Amino acid sequence: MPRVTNGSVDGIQVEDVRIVVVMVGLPARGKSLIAQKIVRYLSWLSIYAKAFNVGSYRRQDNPAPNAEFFSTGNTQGEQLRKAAAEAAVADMIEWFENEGGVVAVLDATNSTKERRRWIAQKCDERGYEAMFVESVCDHEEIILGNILEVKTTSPDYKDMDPETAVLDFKKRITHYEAIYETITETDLTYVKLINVGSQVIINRIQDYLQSRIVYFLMNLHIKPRSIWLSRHGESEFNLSGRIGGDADLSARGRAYAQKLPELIRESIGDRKITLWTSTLKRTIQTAEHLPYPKLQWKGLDELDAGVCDGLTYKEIEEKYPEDFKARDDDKYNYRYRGGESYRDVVTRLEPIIMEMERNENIMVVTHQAVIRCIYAYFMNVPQDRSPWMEIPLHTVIKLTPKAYHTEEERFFANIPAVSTFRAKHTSAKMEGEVQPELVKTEGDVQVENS
Ligand SMILES: O=P(O)(O)OC[C@H]1O[C@@](CO)(OP(=O)(O)O)[C@@H](O)[C@@H]1O
Repeated sequence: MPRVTNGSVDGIQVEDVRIVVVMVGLPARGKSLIAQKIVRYLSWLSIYAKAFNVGSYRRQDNPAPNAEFFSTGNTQGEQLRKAAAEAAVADMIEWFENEGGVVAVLDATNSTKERRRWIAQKCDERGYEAMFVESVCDHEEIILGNILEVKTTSPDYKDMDPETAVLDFKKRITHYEAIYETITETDLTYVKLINVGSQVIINRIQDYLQSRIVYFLMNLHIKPRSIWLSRHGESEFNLSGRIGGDADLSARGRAYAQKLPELIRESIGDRKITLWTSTLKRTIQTAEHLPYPKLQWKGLDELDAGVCDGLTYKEIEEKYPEDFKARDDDKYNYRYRGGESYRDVVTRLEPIIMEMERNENIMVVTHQAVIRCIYAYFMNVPQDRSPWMEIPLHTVIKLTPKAYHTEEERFFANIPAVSTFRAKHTSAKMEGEVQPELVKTEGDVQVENS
């Protein structure tokens, strides 16, 4: 788990700040989804964040109550729900105090002023900043979509037949509607998200980290979409095992560029798509035959290898043995002399990730290290693993964000290419000059779920 706590994290000032993001909203308004997205985004930026879902505390004693448990007349139900909230808050405090937590997300309906006042007081007592995030949604279609999602994913309904589950859940919503109070407490810090992506109301945002969370929330939308990621085709530098540079594509790299439109045609269909490349020749040449509007981003350029740019791994190991080892020991944080680390790449990718959240269908043609960072964001890959992931050449990765996971498909062009992957602690010297072997790519589409 990424854990940079207090201090300055890549330009994000989190000194001594502890924030409790308190979700507010009726059931089926996407609160848990928003909570998870906040945690994933902050973790990717190395800000230690965790969601506390009150429902899972309640389930410890009441695994599958029916809708009546949530009715206002049910005092025992009310007490048990309050006890679950208290247990979640107690764990959250423990996490802040003993584990160095920075942002907690309290995921529950928190639907009354009284409950919110109680949470605000708890936070005040300990010097935590409470930031309420209310999800208001009146789009019947979206609510129904969420109800269906809950019915299939919530442990509350795991043994119930689907139709009964939907009816019960709708009844539960009615009970909450009877007591629900939208946020009007102007002394609180809050963000009101109305029909995710269409209107945002903010009140009393206090500091930089809070404003980053607000900015992230403002860019979210829940329209269905996919993201296609591809490395550039094999380059002349890839062939000779050299890193960095601005080389042209090899003959096989050009063949990949030729084949790319056909490889993704069916998967894209008639969707409107924008294509992003880096400013380096190998990505621009790879995108050449794709018939979509194109945008070049400097921020998508490959990790800058500084003084090692243009060298092979073997040459780096010979010239800079300590650096070579240091990079293997902590690849995420190692910064090339005069160049960048993976952590630096994540920082410069942040505005690009924001744009990805804001946009719909996008294809990105970029580089090995950059794809690892983007992939890590969508698939929640921890920092010790992300720089070591294999991202082969001549392969398109399609990511489709779903409510609680991201679906992944891979399309293989079936055009051989060198492998640029070097495993941890393998000496480039021992292997002789890096002689990337040919990787055989498969013709089939492989589908995986996260
Ligand atoms: O972090 P490592 O595993 O070295 O991977 C990054 C390297 O990948 C390479 C290829 O070896 O990227 P690219 O996709 O741009 O060709 C190098 O240019 C770059 O330094």
